[in-house]
Amino acid sequence: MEKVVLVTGANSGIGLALCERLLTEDRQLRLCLACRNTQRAEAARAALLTSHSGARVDLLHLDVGSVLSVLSAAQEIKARYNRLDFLYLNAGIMPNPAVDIRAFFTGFFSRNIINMFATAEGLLTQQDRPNSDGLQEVFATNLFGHFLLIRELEPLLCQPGHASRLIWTSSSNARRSAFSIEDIQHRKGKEPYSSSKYASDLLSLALNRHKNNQGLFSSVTCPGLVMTNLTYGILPSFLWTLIMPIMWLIRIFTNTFTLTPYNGAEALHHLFSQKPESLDPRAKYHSLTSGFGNNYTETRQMDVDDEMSEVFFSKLLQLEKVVRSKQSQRNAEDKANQQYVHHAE
Ligand SMILES: NC(=O)C1=CN([C@@H]2O[C@H](COP(=O)(O)OP(=O)(O)OC[C@H]3O[C@@H](n4cnc5c(N)ncnc54)[C@H](OP(=O)(O)O)[C@@H]3O)[C@@H](O)[C@H]2O)C=CC1
Ligand SMILES: CC(C)CCC[C@@H](C)[C@H]1CC[C@H]2C3=C(CC[C@]12C)[C@@]1(C)CCC(=O)[C@@H](C)[C@@H]1CC3
Repeated sequence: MEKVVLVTGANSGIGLALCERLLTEDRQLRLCLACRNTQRAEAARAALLTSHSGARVDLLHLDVGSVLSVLSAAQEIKARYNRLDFLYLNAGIMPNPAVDIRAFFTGFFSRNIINMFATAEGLLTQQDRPNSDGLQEVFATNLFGHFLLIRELEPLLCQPGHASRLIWTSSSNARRSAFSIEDIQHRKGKEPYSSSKYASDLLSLALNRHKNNQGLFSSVTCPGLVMTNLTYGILPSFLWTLIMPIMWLIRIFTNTFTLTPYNGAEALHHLFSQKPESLDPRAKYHSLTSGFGNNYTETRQMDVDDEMSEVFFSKLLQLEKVVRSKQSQRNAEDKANQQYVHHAE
C-alpha cells in the first residue's frame, strides 16, 4: 500500500532535503508539501519532479503560524486523504536572532566549546512578538500550529489497526531552563526558539502517553547544525563567508556539524524505516556526520519528565479551547458583516 506523507515547511532546507530522500527511498510514496508560500512550494515541487519524474507530489497551502490556515488546511487534508502514515512537523522560525559575542569568546576558550557549538547554549537570543491570533509568533509556528494540526487530524492519525507517525524537527538548542510552565509561550524571556523546541520535546512525550494505544506514535529529532535559510539569518552573509572554512574544519572534530540539509535530514529519514514498537518515547534522534562525512543517527535521552509534560499537555488543550472559541466568534462576525454588505447592496 502506498504511504501518505505530509511534511510542513517542505519548500527549503531540511524539509526539502527530506522529501528528496523519501522519494529516493520509496517510489510509491504519496508526498504532500505543506507550505505557506505558494511560489516557493511550486519551485520545490518542480525540483523534486526533476529528480523523480512521475512521483506523486501534492501541494497544500499551510501557514502553521495562523489558526485559520491550520484549520482550513486540515479540512483540505481530510478531504484529500483517507489516511496519513507520516506527519513531519518540520516548519520552524527563529526571528531576529542575536549572537552574544562575549558568551561566544568565553565559551570558545573554555571546556564548554564542543557543547557550545553543538547546542548554541547561552549564545542566541531572539525578539518575538504576538501574531494576529494573539499568540507569540515562535510558539505559534514552531509548536502550537502543529499541535492544532495534529488535533484536527486525529480522525486520520488515530485509526484502529493502523499505525501513524509524528516526527518533530526539534533541536539540541531545546533547553529546560529556557522553558517555563508558567509562561509556555515564552512571552517574558529572550529565548523563544529554545523554549519552543523544549516544548515540542515535552509534547511528543505526552502524545505518546495519550495516543500510543490509538496507534499514533511521536518521535523527536535534531538535525545538528545545518546551513539553511534559518542559520544564514543569524549572521550577516559576509561573516558566514569568512567563517565557513572554519566551520568545515570544526566538522572534523565534532559530529553535530552536519552542515548540509541532506545530512541534517538523516535522523528524519532514519525514522521513516523504523517500526513503531522500536521507538523510544524519551529519546531524541540526532543526525550526526563523522569527520569522514558518513551520516548516522544516534539516540540521546531527553531532559523531560512525565509530570511536566502532562501539565503542559493540559495547558495546550485549554489554550486550544480558547483559540477555537475566538475563531468561531471571528467567523460569526465575518458572516454577519457579509450579510450586512449583501443587504446594503
Ligand atoms: N538549520 C539548523 O541548524 C537547525 C534547524 N532546526 C529546525 O529545522 C526545521 C527546518 O528548518 P531549516 O531547514 O533549518 O530552515 P529553513 O528556513 O530552510 O526551513 C524552514 C521551513 O519552515 C517554513 N516555515 C516557516 N514558518 C512557517 C509557517 N508559519 N508556516 C509554514 N511553513 C513555515 C519555511 O517556509 P518559508 O520558505 O515560507 O519561510 C521553510 O520551508 C526548523 O524547525 C528548525 O527549527 C533544528 C535544529 C538545527
Ligand atoms: C564569529 C561568530 C561570533 C561565530 C558565531 C557562531 C554561531 C553563529 C554558531 C555557533 C553554534 C551555532 C549553532 C546554531 C546557529 C549558529 C551558531 C550559533 C544553531 C542554534 C542553529 C539552530 C539550532 O537549532 C541549533 C541546533 C544550532 C546549534 C549551534
